[in-house]
Amino acid sequence: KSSQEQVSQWRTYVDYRDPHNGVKEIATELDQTKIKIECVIGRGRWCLTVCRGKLISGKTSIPVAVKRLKEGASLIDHTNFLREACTMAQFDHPNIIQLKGVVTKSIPAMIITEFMENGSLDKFLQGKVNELTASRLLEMLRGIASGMNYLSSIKYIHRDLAARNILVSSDLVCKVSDFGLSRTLENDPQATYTTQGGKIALRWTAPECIRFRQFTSASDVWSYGIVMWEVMSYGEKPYWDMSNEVVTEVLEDGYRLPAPENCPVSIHNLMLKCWSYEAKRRPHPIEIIRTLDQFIKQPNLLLDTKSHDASAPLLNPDSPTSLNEVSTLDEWLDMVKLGKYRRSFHTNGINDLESLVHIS
Ligand SMILES: CCOCCCNC(=O)c1c(N)n(-c2ccccc2Cl)c2nc3ccccc3nc12
Repeated sequence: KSSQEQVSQWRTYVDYRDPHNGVKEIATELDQTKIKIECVIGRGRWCLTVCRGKLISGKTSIPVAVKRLKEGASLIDHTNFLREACTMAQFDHPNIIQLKGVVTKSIPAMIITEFMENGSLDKFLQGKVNELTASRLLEMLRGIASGMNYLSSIKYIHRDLAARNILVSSDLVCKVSDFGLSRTLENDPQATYTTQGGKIALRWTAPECIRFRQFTSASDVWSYGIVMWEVMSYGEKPYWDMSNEVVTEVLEDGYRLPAPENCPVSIHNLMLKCWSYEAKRRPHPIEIIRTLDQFIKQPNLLLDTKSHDASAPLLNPDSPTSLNEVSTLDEWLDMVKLGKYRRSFHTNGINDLESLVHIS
């Protein structure tokens, strides 16, 4: 189909929402002459560009971000574009990126949102290592938790909560972004294909989603725990350079990310709760908000910061933490993450802690 035919087909799809048909308009149709594009700030797929611009309303203008779908985009691209706009138009929360309106009656089609001066959270933090106070980091986490709680309250499952999908405003308010499921799963550079053919960002995804594609608000809470770790480690990559296969394996063995440097134990404990293997044992977003509010109001609760032990790559909260708490060789092997060498210890006659002590 020519792009003209595609657009007319697509606009048929759009016009059903025309206010003259008596149907409530989902998103505000903006006059494209009121949108001044200033510069390109990002690119999606070949037909998608994101620009910084100004939305003129009367004598004033506000800075906006404009996602543009160029001529020649496929019907699928148009549909996904419209789906993202329709999804965002239904949200109204200070920690969810705000849609200002859409342009659908002229080409290029546009999604216009508020402009988030400090960009994506992961990159923002990477540029501020050790420059933000603990209470500032907690305020940011509290905002994200509030946004997540709002999405959970309207039964919206995000499926790709990650610091790269959080945007930061000029006054450091964090807003959940990147709606439009297929855009999230298709174009997220961190997303890879699972063995069943699905596409997910494995390091941020709960085990039940990887195994059974069971996405719920509780699996969003798992991802939120990873976002907590990203924030407290100033944008470090979760599980560093471990391969996806090893990440899956160690998670199944009960291992979890350790506390980032200078991260209070109580904050790391909250992360560990979000990473409960069983979805029903993870905290509800409202509990996360309450816990963070306590730490923000009473910073003395956070004084239990432990020194960061860089040598312990991952920890297993359910396993013993020191030699005097292990009674068998197998427990010791699990504690020091050498479980996979169990066989070679046995073939070399090391079958118990006694024989282990003699070689150390
Ligand atoms: C370092 C300063 O950076 C400021 C960047 C401000 N960006 C925004 O406000 C954006 C913003 N509001 N969006 C956005 C989010 C959801 C829906 C539509 C849009 Cl345009 C963006 N989508 C993007 C997609 C790819 C690359 C960059 C992008 N930047 C923004």
